[in-house]
Amino acid sequence: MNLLLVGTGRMGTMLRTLVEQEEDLTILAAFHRTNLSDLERTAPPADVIVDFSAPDSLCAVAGYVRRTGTPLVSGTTGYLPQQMDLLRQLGNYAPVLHSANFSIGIAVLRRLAAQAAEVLGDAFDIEIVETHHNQKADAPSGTAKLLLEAVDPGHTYSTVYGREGRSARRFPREIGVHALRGGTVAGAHTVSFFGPQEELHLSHRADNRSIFAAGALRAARLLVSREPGFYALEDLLFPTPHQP
Ligand SMILES: NC(=O)C1=CN([C@@H]2O[C@H](COP(=O)(O)OP(=O)(O)OC[C@H]3O[C@@H](n4cnc5c(N)ncnc54)[C@H](OP(=O)(O)O)[C@@H]3O)[C@@H](O)[C@H]2O)C=CC1
Ligand SMILES: O=C(O)C1=N[C@H](C(=O)O)C[C@H](O)C1
Repeated sequence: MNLLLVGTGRMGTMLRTLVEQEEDLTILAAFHRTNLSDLERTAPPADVIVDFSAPDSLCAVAGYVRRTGTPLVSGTTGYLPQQMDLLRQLGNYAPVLHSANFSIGIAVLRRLAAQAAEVLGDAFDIEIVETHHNQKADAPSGTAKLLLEAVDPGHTYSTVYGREGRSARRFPREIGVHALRGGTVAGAHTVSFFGPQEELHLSHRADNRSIFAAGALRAARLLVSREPGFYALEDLLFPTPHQP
């Protein structure tokens, strides 16, 4: 499989390391801030384009996908809602997968958190805490937003980002989302349910960002044979059985 990479930072470097260990994978070209316009204008079609960069590169990536129909695996986080809409629309041109987290553990955590919220949501207070390395650009993490969506799919709670001040008491039907930054943490997420005299904490911790890169390459292999459309990681990892 021939790949294009967008982003040559921590994740781009990790992807390159893993690709070099796979005989059937080749990186045709890699793009970052200074050569991004080449992607939009002249880069040839590839089997898949894998984007771990920054929201500002989306225009060039979208231009490339529209021009060539190349499948897109996107792991970039921090998109605005209108940028997420643009990504979804790209599904009209090619198979497009966006996930804020490519680890299998987080895919399972999302399901567990959703189940717990269904049972406990009315009686327990829900809080989400995420921890990342001190160079991370966006907060809260894309994964924290995925977990928020999992516990509140109907958007019936209000979200509180951090707490500060003299009138910061918790109200019912709030979900607190809190971001910690420090050191080299690859990514840690906890969804907590605080009830009367009991607590439930569902946690995931990534030891190394190689799990995200490996997950993205696994997803790329699954995506390339799909029809154009916008896919979630779960669509590829846990496809629903065909109904006769
Ligand atoms: N979905 C997942 O599982 C994961 C997602 N991520 C996400 O991936 C993204 C990248 O993370 P990481 O590698 O740690 O970040 P880095 O800061 O290490 O690298 C970012 C890369 O994006 C490039 N870039 C930044 N701004 C632009 C721009 N305006 N146009 C084009 N390229 C740009 C940088 O280029 P230059 O070098 O020229 O500055 C750099 O190559 C983040 O959004 C992060 O949240 C991270 C881990 C896992
Ligand atoms: O920037 C990172 O490092 C990570 N970003 C993703 C996110 O925002 O959720 C995924 C992972 O936790 C690492």
